Amino acid sequence: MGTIVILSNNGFFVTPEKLGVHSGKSQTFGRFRSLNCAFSNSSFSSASFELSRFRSCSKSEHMLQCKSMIRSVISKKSENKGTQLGKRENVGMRKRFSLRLRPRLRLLSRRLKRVSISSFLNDLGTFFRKNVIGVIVAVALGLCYFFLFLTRTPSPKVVPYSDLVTSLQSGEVTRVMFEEESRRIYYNTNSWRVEKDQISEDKSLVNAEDGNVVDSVETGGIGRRQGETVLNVFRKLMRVQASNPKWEYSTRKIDHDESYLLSLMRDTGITYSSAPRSLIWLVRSTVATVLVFWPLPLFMWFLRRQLSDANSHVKKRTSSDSMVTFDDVEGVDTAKVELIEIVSCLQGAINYNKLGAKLPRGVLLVGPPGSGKTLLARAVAGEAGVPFFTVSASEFVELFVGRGAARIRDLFKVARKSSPSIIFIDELDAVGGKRGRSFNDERDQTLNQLLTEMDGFDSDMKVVVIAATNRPEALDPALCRPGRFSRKVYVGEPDEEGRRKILAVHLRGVPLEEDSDLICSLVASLTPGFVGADLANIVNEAILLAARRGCEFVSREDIMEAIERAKYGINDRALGPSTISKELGKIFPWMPSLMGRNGRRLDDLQGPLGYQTL
Ligand SMILES: Nc1ncnc2c1ncn2[C@@H]1O[C@H](COP(=O)(O)OP(=O)(O)OP(=O)(O)O)[C@@H](O)[C@H]1O
Repeated sequence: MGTIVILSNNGFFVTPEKLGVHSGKSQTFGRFRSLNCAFSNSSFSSASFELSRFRSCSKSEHMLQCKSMIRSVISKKSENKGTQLGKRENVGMRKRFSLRLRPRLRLLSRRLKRVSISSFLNDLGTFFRKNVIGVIVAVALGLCYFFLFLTRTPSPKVVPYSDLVTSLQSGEVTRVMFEEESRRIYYNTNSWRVEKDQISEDKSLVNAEDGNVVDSVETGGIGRRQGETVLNVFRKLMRVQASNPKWEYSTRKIDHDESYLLSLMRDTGITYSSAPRSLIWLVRSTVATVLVFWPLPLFMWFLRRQLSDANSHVKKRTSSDSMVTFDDVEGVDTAKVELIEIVSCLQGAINYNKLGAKLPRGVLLVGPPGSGKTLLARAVAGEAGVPFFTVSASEFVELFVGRGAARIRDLFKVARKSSPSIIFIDELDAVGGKRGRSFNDERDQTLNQLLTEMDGFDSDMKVVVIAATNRPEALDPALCRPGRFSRKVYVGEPDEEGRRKILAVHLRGVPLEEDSDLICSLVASLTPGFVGADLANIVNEAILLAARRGCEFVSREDIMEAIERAKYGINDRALGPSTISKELGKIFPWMPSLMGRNGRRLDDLQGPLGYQTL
């Protein structure tokens, strides 16, 4: 079976079978239009007619007839326009390009439409407002560079003083100028004039070729002539500046030799004069100095800020205004007992000295995140009634070597002065990690300083250091040896009773629809593995949900949804009720009997806990 090949407008070869398949309206239109392009003389309808004939040919397998038809069409076309084929190819190529380009252009225009000028200007304004100083500095620096670029002049050749004397003696010097307030002497020679003349000749030639009338270099004029564009004038300015040094040579004068020089010049009849330094030169040198030294004030400011921060942070944290007491911390009874003992020692309630005991210098609170380590430390501060210095260990991590150590020194100095006092270091692992594991000298120095300070307490100096960490295994062993953080207190996950007590603490002022004890017991039973921070979060979420509903009381549903959110995340609603009901089923085995298979209640009865949404 023969094949008819039709060149479509986008360069694909289409068989009649394909044509048969593509019978959709738009595709048919596309193919017909292609044909119309190929036979531009025939009209759209005639082209479609031709195409239908091709299709019928392929179906009836009268291939020879079809071939002859194509040949006749082509020969007819070639008769009509002999050179049309090449042109058509070009047109096809152009069309192909336009077809590829068109969607891209459309996309671009759509994007451009979305970018409105006003929003762009708004963004720009916001950016400028946010970075005012940066923008001002950038603009100022840019202007400085532009000024230097505009006023640049080629400097004369620097020669030894003896060259000037020799040139004067040989009569080569044409003009001399002494610069006032400096020792510089500028002079020109005969050869300079020749070069200058050549340059001016070259310039006039170049300008004649351009067709522009430009002042000669000789006159030094750079004004705009009639018919000249601003760009040309700018170019001219640049060219003149680049190639027209006013003086050929410069040298430094030797002290007490002026009289000899002057007599020499008078004898040879050379023109000499003196002039002050040009204003441009002064401005240029000032601007250049600014450009070279502008980072210095920035660096000084940065350094000053670092130093002032380092000295002020101890003062900032001296106030013990936190009103947390041991009653606010629940579920961590063992840790509480240990810390209460230390508070009692600090307050003098327990006379540990009588039996020859020493006050522990350091207490390390260890436990998972959110278990209440920081809260315990704050409770110590609230109960002890002594100055309490709290600091996060990451604040000792400094850019400059030695700054962290200095901060530790300052902290302990102030704490010692206000003895009895407590220092609390949160996230101790930030500086207390094992030494020698990295090339970070700064961190090692800070840790060394901490170790030294903890050794440096007198036995009767009542300063206790409490530190908290989630990663005790990462700490340097030297920190944990007796005499430093000798007392390690584990603040773990609370048990069910602990969770109930913690919830009671956080539900203290919350208006509940139901009995608080019942809610606490229910939530405590549903949240194994939760720490204090999780429970605090559940209570807060429940209050937010109630507020969202516009209610004045927190209902059981709010609390249950808050638990769902804490457990499964906010978006995972599909998991919600069934999962919770499964869990409730585990805890209260009689509960599923009151529910259908899919967790929905079969009757309108309330469950024993009155939780209806399950
Ligand atoms: N035992 C607890 N009793 C009452 N509230 C608690 C308890 N534990 C945690 N919370 C609540 O969780 C919040 C965060 O706890 P805290 O900052 O003390 O945890 P942390 O153990 O120091 O965590 P991290 O190790 O991440 O610093 C507290 O402000 C408090 O509201």
